Amino acid sequence: MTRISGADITETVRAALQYIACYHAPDYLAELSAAYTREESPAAKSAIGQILESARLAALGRRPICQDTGMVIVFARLGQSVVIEGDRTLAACIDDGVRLAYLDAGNPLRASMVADPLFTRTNTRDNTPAITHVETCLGNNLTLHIAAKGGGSENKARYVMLNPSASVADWVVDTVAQLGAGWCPPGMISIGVGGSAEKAMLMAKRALMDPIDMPALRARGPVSAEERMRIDLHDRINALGVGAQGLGGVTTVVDVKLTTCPTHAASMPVALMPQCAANRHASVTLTGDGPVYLDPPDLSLWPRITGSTETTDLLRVDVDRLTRAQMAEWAPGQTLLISGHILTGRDAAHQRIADLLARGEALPFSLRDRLIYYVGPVDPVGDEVVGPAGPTTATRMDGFTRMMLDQGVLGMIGKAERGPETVAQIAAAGASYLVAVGGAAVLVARAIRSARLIAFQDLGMEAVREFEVRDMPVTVAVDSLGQSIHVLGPAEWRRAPWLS
Ligand SMILES: O=C(O)C[C@H](O)C(=O)O
Repeated sequence: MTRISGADITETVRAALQYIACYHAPDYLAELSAAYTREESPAAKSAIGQILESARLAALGRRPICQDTGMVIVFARLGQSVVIEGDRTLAACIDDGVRLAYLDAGNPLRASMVADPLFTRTNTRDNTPAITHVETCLGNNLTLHIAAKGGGSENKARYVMLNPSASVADWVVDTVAQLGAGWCPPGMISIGVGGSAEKAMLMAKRALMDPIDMPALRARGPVSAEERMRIDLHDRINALGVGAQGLGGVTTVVDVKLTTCPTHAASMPVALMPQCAANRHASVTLTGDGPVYLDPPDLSLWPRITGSTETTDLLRVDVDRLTRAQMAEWAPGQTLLISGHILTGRDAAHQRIADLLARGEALPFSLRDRLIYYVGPVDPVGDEVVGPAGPTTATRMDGFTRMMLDQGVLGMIGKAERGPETVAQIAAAGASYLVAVGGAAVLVARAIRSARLIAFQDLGMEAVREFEVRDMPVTVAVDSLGQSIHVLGPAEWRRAPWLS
C-alpha cells in the first residue's frame, strides 16, 4: 500500500502546468526545427521560424508559449494499491493544482474556461475545472499525463461512425484537407479507431501525449499494418500542402498517431484529434515520496532563428492613417510591418457588440476606420505592457464580419482562413484580412508598446483593448479583391494527385 498525499498531487500538477506552459515538449521542438530546415515555402518557413523564435523567448523568459494557455487535460493511471490521503478527491486535488498554476503571480497563465457554456459562458477565472480521466491499474504509483490543450486545435477534433468496410485512411485525409488552419499546423494528428464513440475520442486524445516517433519508425521500417498506415497518413497529409498556418508548405504534420481497440461488428468509430504547434504535455509519476518536479530543460535545444521577421524589404504601414486606397495595393502573401493603434476583440466581445446593436444601443467605442485584432492576451507581469498575445482563429468571427464592416471596420487581424462568404464581404467593403502567426505569441507581444482597456472589462481576456503596436509583422491573407492566401498557398504546395 502506498500513501500519496492530496497536497503532493496538487503541487505536482501546479508545477507541471507552469512547466509545460513555458516549454514545448523537446521532441516536438526538434521536429519543428527539422521542419524549418526542410521547408521550401517562404511563407511557411517564416511562420515556423517565428514560432521557434517565440518558443525560445518564452523558454528563456519563463512566459507562456501561446496566449491560449489551454484547457487542462489529465489522464491519471491510479495504482490499485494507492491510497490518496486527505479529504479531497483526485479530481479536486488536480483542480487545486490548476488553480495555483494559472493564478501564479510570477507567471499568470490565461484563464480560458467558461462555465455555463450554453448560456452565460462565464469565465471561471482560474481555468478550472480540468478534464480528468482516471483509469485504475495494478501497482503502487499514480501516473499523471498532463496536457494544456489549446482551443483552436480542440475545435477541430472530429468524430465519425464509418461503415466497417469504409476506408479510414481516406476519411482522415479528406477530413484534414477540410480542417483549415485553425488548429495551427504544423502539429500532430492522432486517430483513434474502434471501441465505442467516446473510447475512440479518448484513445486519440491520449496518444497525443506519446513521444514523437515518426522519424524512428521510418528509419527502422514498419512491422505492422498500423505502422504502415501511420506512414501512409503522414505522407498523404503532408502532400495536401496545407503547411504552417495553412499558408501552403511541405510540413503539415510531424507525426501521426494511430490507436485501436476492439469494437462492435456493426461499427467503425473513428476519432481525429489535432495537436497545435503549442504542443504542451508532460508525464509525472508519484510514488509517495513527495511532489514530483520536472527537470529543467536543456535550453540549447531551443534554436535561435534570425530573419523570420526581417525588416529590410517589408512595407511599413501606419494604421492610424490607413485608407482603403492604400489597402487596394496589398497582395495576398505580402508581409507588412504595422504601427499605430488597433482595437482588440474576439468571440465574446463580438457577441456583446451584436447584442448592443440589436437593442439599438450605442457602442462604447467607435469602430470606424479601425483594425480589429482577434486576440485574448495573457495578463502582463513586471514591466510588460501585455503578456503573450498571439492571434485567435478568425473563422469563428465570420458570422460577425458583415456587422463589423457595416460599423466601418477597415480590416481584421487573426489567424486561419475565412469562409467564402466572409471573403466576399471583405472584398466588397474594400477591407482586408491580415494574419499574425498563431503560436508566436511572445514574439507578437514584443511589438505591442501599450495596452489600454476600452470596454467590456467583465469579459476578462476577451475585453476590448487598444494596443499601440510598432512594426508588428502581419501577412495579407485576404486582399481587397477577395484573393485568399489560404486558398492560393495550399494550392501551390499540394502534391496530392488523388485530389486533382
Ligand atoms: O484562444 C486563443 O487565444 C486561441 C485559440 O486557441 C485558437 O486557436 O483559436
